[in-house]
Amino acid sequence: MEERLISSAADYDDASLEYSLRPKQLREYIGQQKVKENLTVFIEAAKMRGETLDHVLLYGPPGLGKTTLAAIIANEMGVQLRTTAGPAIERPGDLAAILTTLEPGDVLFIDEIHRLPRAVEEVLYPAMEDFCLDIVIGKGPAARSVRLDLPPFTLVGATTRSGALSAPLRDRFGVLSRLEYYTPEELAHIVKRTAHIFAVEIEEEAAFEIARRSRGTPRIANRLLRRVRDFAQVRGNGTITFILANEALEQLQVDRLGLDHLDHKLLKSMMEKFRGGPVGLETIAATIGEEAQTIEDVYEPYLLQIGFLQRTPRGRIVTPLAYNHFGLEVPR
Ligand SMILES: Nc1ncnc2c1ncn2[C@@H]1O[C@H](COP(=O)(O)OP(=O)(O)OP(=O)(O)O)[C@@H](O)[C@H]1O
Repeated sequence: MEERLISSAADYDDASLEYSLRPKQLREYIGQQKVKENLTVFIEAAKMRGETLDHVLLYGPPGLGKTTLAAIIANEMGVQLRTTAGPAIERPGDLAAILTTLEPGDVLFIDEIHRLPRAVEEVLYPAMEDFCLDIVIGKGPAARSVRLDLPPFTLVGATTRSGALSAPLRDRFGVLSRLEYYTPEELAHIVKRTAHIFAVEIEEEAAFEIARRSRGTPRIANRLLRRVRDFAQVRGNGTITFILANEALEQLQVDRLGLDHLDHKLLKSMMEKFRGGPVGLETIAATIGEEAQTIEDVYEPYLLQIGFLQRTPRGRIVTPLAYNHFGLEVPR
């Protein structure tokens, strides 16, 4: 059975486990140094003034810890976290229902905020700016607008595509933080921390091997660690050794750069069927039977980052680096 190593949404089966793995404080949060330094100052300043923190927009590829960071912000501010997602809020009334139940200072986390319907966004503007809601009651000539005061709150929005956010919404965030892919050293740190929580022994080199194959993403590092731990339990004596980690990762079809089955399928079909491109996103999606948006949000960012793909106005191109990785000759 082919296992998906990355997904655009969190693994809900593992929700409680994920929760226990999540760092609760900024100083426990590994990497993202700039983001952390800035947030530390903004949180400290807001607390000194006795104010709520300004609205924060977190953007970057999936699995880099945006949800974790939102929970840390609430925790550091000493307030409650309320969580929802763009696609879950269909009508202005849905958002009003959430906003009117907030306690003063609460953090409202909206994941995939770029997917909020426009009508909902418009309700959000005055809520973010003046902590109030303009609600229209009644219909036709009898309709009137009522203004409702809200408690001050902090909106933390997360998105994989900041470009898809409307300018008026983006402008209403006081703090914009871009999360970057993690270095292998940082990921090895995360792997060792998670192994410690699982109470499983792991060799330093094994942690690095998992880190190197996690495409810069903590969510993948933790998932690979869980699978490798299974191999260590069944085929070894429980300790995750370098040799065992390597064998398990081969078995899981994660190559030495962390590319999985779908990355291979994507790159190979571009090389074999389209001589490396340029190919349009929709064509690639149709060829490999995957949604264009998943390719764009989940797979492509890492392939662009490691220089295997390039975006051009005429479509995507596979680079010579990718040909080398597969031991193939670059077509003339
Ligand atoms: N900087 C970090 N330090 C330690 N662990 C981390 C860090 N970032 C993420 N993790 C861990 O990685 C896992 C995935 O993170 P998380 O689920 O928060 O990603 P996410 O926020 O859902 O991703 P997204 O960015 O798509 O919202 C969690 O178990 C979390 O504990």
